[in-house]
Amino acid sequence: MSAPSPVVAPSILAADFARLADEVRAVEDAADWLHVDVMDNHFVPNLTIGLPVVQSLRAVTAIPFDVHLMIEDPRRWAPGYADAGAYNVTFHAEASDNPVSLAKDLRAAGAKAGLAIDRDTPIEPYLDLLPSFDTLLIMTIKAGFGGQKFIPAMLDKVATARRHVAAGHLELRIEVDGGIGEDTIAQAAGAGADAFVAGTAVYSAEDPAEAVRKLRGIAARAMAEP
Ligand SMILES: O=C(CO)[C@@H](O)[C@H](O)COP(=O)(O)O
Repeated sequence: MSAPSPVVAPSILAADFARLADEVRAVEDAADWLHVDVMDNHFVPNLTIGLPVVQSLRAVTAIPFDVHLMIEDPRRWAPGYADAGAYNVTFHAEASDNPVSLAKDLRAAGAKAGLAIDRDTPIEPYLDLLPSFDTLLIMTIKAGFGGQKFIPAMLDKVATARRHVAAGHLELRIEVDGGIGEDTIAQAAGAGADAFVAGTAVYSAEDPAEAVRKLRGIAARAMAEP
C-alpha cells in the first residue's frame, strides 16, 4: 500500500478575522483542509469563534473544515459542527468522559471523528480507542494560542501512535498542531505524522497559498524517506 499524501491544514487562528472570507479564499485552492480552532476560555484560556462563524464560512467555500474543539463539554457542541458541514470534528480526550460514544455520534452525523491530545497528556491510555477515530491530533504545543514554539519531545507520541496504527492496520490520520513550519514539518513527518496544521507559517507568509504548497512538498519528501 502506498503512503497517503500529506494533508496541510492552514489554521485560521492566524488569519485576519476582519477579512475571514478573503483569508480562507487565499488558501482554498492550495490547502487540503481548513483548520478551525474553537476555544471557549474554559478548557483553554482563550476565546475564539464558534458555530455561527463556521456556519457562515461554510457558505463561502467548499474546502473541508477540520474543526478543533478546545472546549469543555464537547458532547454538547460537537454534533452541531457536524451538522454545520464540518468534514472532521476533533475534540479533546481531556474534556471527554466517553470519547468513543461521541466519536460514534459524530460519524452518525456524517463527520469524521478526531481525538486530540494536549501537551501534558500521555498517549498510551488512548491507543486502544483509535479504531473509533479517523484523526488523532497530537498537540506539539500547549493548546490555547497560536504562534508558539514547536516542542520536539511531542514527536515521541507521534512515533508511538504511528507504530500502533501500522501494527493495527488502522486507517487514521495522525495530525500535528502547533509551531509547524518549514523548519519543523519534516521532523513531524519523519516521526509519522501525515496531517499538518500551520497557522503562523501560512498566514504570515507573503503568499499563503505558496506557503501551503511548500509545506506539503517538504512533508511529502520526508514521508517518502525510508
Ligand atoms: O490549536 C492551536 C492553538 O491551540 C493551533 O491550531 C494554532 O493555531 C497553530 O498555530 P501556529 O502554531 O501554527 O501559529
